[in-house]
Amino acid sequence: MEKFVYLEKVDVTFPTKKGTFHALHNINLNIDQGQFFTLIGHSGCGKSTLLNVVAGLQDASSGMALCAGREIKGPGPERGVVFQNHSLLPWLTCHENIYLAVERVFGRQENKAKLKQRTIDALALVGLAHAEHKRPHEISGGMKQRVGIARALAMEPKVLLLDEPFGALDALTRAHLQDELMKIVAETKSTVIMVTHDVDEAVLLSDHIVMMTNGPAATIGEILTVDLARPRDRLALANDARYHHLRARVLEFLYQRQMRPAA
Ligand SMILES: Nc1ncnc2c1ncn2[C@@H]1O[C@H](COP(=O)(O)OP(=O)(O)OP(=O)(O)O)[C@@H](O)[C@H]1O
Repeated sequence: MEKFVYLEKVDVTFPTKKGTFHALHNINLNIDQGQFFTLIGHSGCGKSTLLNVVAGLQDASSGMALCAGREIKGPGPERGVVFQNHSLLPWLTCHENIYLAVERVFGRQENKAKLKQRTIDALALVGLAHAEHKRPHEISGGMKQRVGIARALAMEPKVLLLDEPFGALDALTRAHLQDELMKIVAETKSTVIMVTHDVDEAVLLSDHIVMMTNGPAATIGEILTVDLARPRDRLALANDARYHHLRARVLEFLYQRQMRPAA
C-alpha cells in the first residue's frame, strides 16, 4: 500500500537565544489512507510541532516527510488544518469563510455555482446549513469549530490535521463534536491526524494513538493500536473492558513511564 503520510528520521530544532533547542528527535511514522491517528503527550512535548511538519508549517531540520508520495514543502490544499482557535475571518459569514477556501482550491477549474454547491455541502456535512449567513461572533464556540472543520473538508484534503480542535469547548459540546467527527470521518473516509491531551478522546476516536515522550528531543515512545469496532458508541464503551484496558495503557504511559517533569 502507498505510504500515505510518511515520516522518516525527522528531527526538528529551533534556534533560540540560549542556543539550539532540540524539539523532536528521530520521528518515524507511517500512516495509511483512511486511518485516524492521534498524538498524545505531556504539554510542550512537541505534538503541535510534529503536526506542523505534516502541515508544512514547520520544516524538518533533518529527515524525510512525505504526503501521498510527495515531499512536504510548505502548506498545501491536500492537507487541511484545523486549529484550537477556529481562525475564521470575523467579517465574513460562515458561507463566505468556506467559499473563500473553496475558491482558492477549485476556482480555476469550476464555475461559481459548483463552488457554491461545495460550500453548501460542506456546511450540511457539519449540520450547519441553517447558519450559513451568520458571522463568527453570532455563533457558539462549538459551531465555529464545526465551520473550521467544514472549511478544511471542503477543500477535499488528502489528510485532515486537527490541533486540539475541541480543546476550548465545554465537556458536553466536546462529546457532541467527537461523535459528529466520527460520523463525518466514516462518511468521507478521511485520513486524520489529531493532537489531543484527552485520553478518552484519543481512545474513542483513534485507530492508532501515538504516545510521545517528554522533550527536549521528544520522540515516539509507543504507538498503541485501538482495535475497537466501529461505529463506536460512547455509552456502550463505558462498559467495555477492552476500552478500559486501552485507556489504562495510555494513562500508564503518561503517568508512570513519562512522569511530567517538575514545572
Ligand atoms: N518557534 C519555536 N522556537 C523555539 N522553541 C519552540 C518553538 N516552537 C515550539 N518550541 C518548543 O518546542 C517544544 C514543543 O512545542 P509544541 O508546541 O510542539 O508542544 P506541544 O506538545 O504541542 O505542547 P502543548 O500540548 O502545550 O500545546 C516546546 O518546548 C516549545 O517551547
